[in-house]
Amino acid sequence: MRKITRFTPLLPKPVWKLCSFRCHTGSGAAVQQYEGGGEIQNKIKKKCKRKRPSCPAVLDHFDRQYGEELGEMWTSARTALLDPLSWQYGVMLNRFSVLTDIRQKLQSHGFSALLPQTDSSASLSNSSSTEERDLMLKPHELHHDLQSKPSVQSLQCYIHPLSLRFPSQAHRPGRLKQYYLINAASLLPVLALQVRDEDKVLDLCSAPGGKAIAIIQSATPAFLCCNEPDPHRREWLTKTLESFLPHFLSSRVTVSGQDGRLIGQTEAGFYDKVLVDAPCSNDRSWLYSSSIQQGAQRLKDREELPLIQAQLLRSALSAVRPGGVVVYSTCTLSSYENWAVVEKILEEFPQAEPEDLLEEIAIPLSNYFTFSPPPAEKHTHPKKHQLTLDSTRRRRLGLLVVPQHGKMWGPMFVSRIRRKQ
Ligand SMILES: C[S@@+](CC[C@H](N)C(=O)[O-])C[C@H]1O[C@@H](n2cnc3c(N)ncnc32)[C@H](O)[C@@H]1O
Repeated sequence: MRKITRFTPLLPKPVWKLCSFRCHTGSGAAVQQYEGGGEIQNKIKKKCKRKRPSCPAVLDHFDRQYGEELGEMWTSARTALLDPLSWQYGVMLNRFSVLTDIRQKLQSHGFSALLPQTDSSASLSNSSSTEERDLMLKPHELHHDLQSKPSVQSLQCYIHPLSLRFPSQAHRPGRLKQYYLINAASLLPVLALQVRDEDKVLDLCSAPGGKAIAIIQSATPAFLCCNEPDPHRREWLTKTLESFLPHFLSSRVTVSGQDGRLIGQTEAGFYDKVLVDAPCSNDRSWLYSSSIQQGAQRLKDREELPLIQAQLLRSALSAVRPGGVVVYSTCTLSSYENWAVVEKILEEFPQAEPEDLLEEIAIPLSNYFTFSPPPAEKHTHPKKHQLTLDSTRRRRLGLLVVPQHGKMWGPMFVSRIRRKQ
């Protein structure tokens, strides 16, 4: 088993302090009970009226930047992001728990599966008896089940057309949680990663762990390293993993606390797949910065982010083996943190090649997500990062999910880069 590395601060200013995060995954908005049909909507509306107002400085900054980059699409994205009902959560099921009752409740309240369901993923839960419903499956039974179906693609997420929210599940000692609440767009980087059984996987920026949970739902890697340098967030990550993973997987999943920018040197060429879900300007939460001072500080810190993101992506490309894959993702609309970062790194790595996700992800999922066309030509970043590529090539560099009325998921940028053999 791989050694878990302890975190040691290696840089004068820890980069995770540069930005505060309120990730798409898990926490945040008011929790609503799913019983009670129309009453739920009323409760949600009442809660939403009490939500705090947006931060004018951040909104003004976004208006200027995104107005230029996204044009008309920003007008509708802005409306969506400012609508408290746009805080939607998908329900990602935990294949290691008994799911029959949850599936039935979700379906009876109008939730439906986001991803095509395989017979085998349904059978893991449908085979259970009534008595079993509240019990956790025993680890050896699960192990047997997974071993007999090595290629199960069991990542399952239920979504609702309205802003209906399932309650988050409290910790139950001795039992695994049945589901994780997640912005459905957060699943796209994991789908793009195409994790297969027995892959060696690195989740470079892992806390609070939503995508790590999604990875382990998709396949059974030989090894998944979840890396997070911030001690508090790492603790949160560890708890999340404990709540969702059965014991028999504990030898395959480790938590480490390294500065992700250095892993490319210390573990060069070790991994088959690396996810870089980079620290970024989290547009959704930044819009609701708690004070003008906080908003202003975030906008100042924002200028440093493309540099850190490029360092992380560079490190990931060194950590992946020839033929392996790196997925880079953010939850911001900013082209400087998205296309520009990927473009810059590709210039440095002639052995890396971007892969077009249009047919694999954008077209099949276009009923649920709005993907933006690439931004217009030549914007100059305050720190002189320039975007120079034409729009066709830029589309090849990544997909951007833009929240829109009726398709509120995102923002999320996803890019897949393969290291040539
Ligand atoms: C967008 S969040 C990751 C969300 C997570 N992937 C999920 O799905 O739950 C980015 C994370 O990167 C971490 N981070 C910041 N600087 C880092 C660095 N130098 N190396 C690795 N991770 C870093 C932050 O502390 C933060 O937890």
